[in-house]
Amino acid sequence: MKFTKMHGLGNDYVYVNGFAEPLDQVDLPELSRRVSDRHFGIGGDGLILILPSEKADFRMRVFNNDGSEAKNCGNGLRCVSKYVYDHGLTAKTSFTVETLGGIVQPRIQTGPDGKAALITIDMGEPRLARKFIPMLGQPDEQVIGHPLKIEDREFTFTAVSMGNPHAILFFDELRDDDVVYYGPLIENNELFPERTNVEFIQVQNRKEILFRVWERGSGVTLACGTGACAAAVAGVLSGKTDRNVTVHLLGGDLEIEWRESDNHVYMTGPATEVFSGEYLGTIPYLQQKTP
Ligand SMILES: N[C@@H](CCC[C@H](N)C(=O)O)C(=O)O
Repeated sequence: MKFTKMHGLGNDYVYVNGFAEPLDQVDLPELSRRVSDRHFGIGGDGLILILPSEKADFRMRVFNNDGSEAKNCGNGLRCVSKYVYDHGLTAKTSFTVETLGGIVQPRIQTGPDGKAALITIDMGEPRLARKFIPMLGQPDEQVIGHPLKIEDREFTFTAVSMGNPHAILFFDELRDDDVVYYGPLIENNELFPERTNVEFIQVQNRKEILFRVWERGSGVTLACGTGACAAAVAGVLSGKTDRNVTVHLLGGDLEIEWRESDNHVYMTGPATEVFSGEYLGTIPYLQQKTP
């Protein structure tokens, strides 16, 4: 199986071109676990498939490194956009991509070499009601500054869906130990029936925030695009930041705008192709049903 290793600000995935590789009978959750392994596989935060779509120009499927399938991935969308443009799957600099969380619209700015350099994704509208996160409780209620007690600590969080769930917590000062300890406890808290991504945010000023993440199904990653969008939305909802913010992630910066005129969130940042190769490990196939 041919693959391409790409990252968006260090959030790295193994990308497989489903236009060329037959994936119908493949056990994709198991394949993701195998290829993501940083010692026995290729290494990555998960597996992303670039596929044909009946509803859009392309379709993206995202698997975390624990094998769970996610409904969206912001860094993945920028990498998929770069892949389809640089590899000649499209000549358009603006197109549509279907995800399980909805259809989004990337726009590519090319560099001096003619390749995709900076990509802006129209991520659509954030979804704020509990039923969209999903989160237990009154289905139509928004969750802004909600108390959450975990063991000895009292937190408050804001819940935002960017197609996938995010719980955003604001701190005076970020501590990596908190991300590693409280991240998995909040990810698996009973409030979130489908688990959640967890963002740890420090506001620097109204236009800049520091960002750490514990990703559902992948743990600590260097960046999370949907998480950066969700954090920007949470910053506005809680009155802490403006609608345009620079998000400083461990792997670099993203520019996020939550536009008032259309209520859409726009994410701008780079995408990087690192190497291509052929996976020689065993491909896990689905069990054939016996008649
Ligand atoms: N890294 C991604 C998000 C990947 C999926 C997430 N872990 C989930 O399960 O929802 C991003 O850049 O948005």
